[in-house]
Amino acid sequence: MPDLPVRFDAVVHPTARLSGTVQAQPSKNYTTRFLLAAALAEGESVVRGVASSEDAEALLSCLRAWGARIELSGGDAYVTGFGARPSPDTRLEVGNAGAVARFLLAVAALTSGTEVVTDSPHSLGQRPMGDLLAALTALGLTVQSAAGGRLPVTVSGGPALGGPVSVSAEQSSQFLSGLLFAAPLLERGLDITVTGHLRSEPPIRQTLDTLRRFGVQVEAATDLRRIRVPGAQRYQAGDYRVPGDYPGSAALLVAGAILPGEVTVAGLDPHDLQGERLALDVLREMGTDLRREGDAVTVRGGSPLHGVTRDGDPFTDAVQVLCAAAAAAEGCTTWHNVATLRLKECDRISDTRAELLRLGVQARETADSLTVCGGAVRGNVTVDGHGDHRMIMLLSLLGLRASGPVTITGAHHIRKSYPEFFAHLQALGARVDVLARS
Ligand SMILES: O=C(O)C1=C[C@@H](OP(=O)(O)O)[C@@H](O)[C@H](O)C1
Ligand SMILES: C=C(OP(=O)(O)O)C(=O)O
Repeated sequence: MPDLPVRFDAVVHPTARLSGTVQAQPSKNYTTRFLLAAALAEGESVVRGVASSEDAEALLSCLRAWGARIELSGGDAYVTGFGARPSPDTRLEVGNAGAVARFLLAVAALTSGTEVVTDSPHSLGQRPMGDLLAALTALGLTVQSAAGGRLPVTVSGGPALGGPVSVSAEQSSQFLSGLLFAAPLLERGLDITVTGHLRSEPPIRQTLDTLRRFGVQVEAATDLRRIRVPGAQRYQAGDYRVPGDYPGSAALLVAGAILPGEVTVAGLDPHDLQGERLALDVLREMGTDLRREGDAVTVRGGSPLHGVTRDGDPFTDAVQVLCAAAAAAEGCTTWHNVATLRLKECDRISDTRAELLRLGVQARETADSLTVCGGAVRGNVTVDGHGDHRMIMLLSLLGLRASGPVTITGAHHIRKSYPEFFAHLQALGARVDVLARS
């Protein structure tokens, strides 16, 4: 796909069939984790196959601002870390990246005078930070924030000594993950008690996996309610490879499931901890002909799909694209326990329902669930991408099956996690036009 305009709408045309093989893009969540851990190590690490997305670029810029030396070459990042001492009095511009914002706010406990700002006041600027700020305050840090504990936030008074601390994982697992990244480099470490309804468990396990791969000792209770990290440890510099991304790949596999043809996504580790690996089980349960050979997953489209009822929290970043499979299925699908979807780049329950209704797809919501029923998708419609990369993926998939072209506004926000998404869809046979916008 030729170079895309800075800002654009996308017009997705109805498509008869899709076929081909695409290499999974690098995992967003592991790119975030491995780059941060490498920066917290002293010495030089190589992080191979990092994502090249807006969130990754925001993190690289922040880590460099804190004193890491990072060279990118051939898709790999050569990182000389700042260890336990990020530079003081530093402004970190996190873009619209939620995990980056939360992780760096917590790591700011290692230094003093860190200001975290966003360029997306209507998206990341609306997302909660309060539970993390409460934990940082309890650790003796001075925290100043915008109204309601939102960005911009300044953290001063570090380095914190560490010790016992509680944090809620009710609104986001990222607060806990952030504290875990800081913990080993605090003199007394952290003895964390997790409060509230624990959500997004898989990313927490990805964080624990990352710490252990970087040689950090962690003792976590089976239910993750209590996690102890001894202090005065070091992250081990080394050679690390980012695995394939399941949330973005789920979009391509859903595309393959809802149209005739055969779509293969390669580079998906069958033992990966990413929760969105479960999207493959959900597609199978809906009736998809889905097979795996090693790290390649193949979907043969066209078989009739039926609705399912599932707890969507374990695969939170695939719920939206799975709504496109639900819209192609017989009967209705309900995702339960997905209240945190309201706290992401947009309100992924109400805004998703609104766009589905605009496309003639039946959808209902409760405080913590979303129901989508199968049926025809109305074309020749313009829908709102809500500045949300995963909403844009969903709307694109619905456009593939619509009765006419579907125009998605603000489609350039796809770059947050998956700049190649439209190119990958086209490589599989979809027709996508790009309308430059000022
Ligand atoms: O830890 C992470 O990398 C993430 C955790 C999840 O967020 P929540 O924990 O807020 O659900 C997920 O939605 C996000 O894309 C990335
Ligand atoms: C919510 C997401 O990311 P983040 O929380 O990092 O903004 C996402 O990737 O869907």
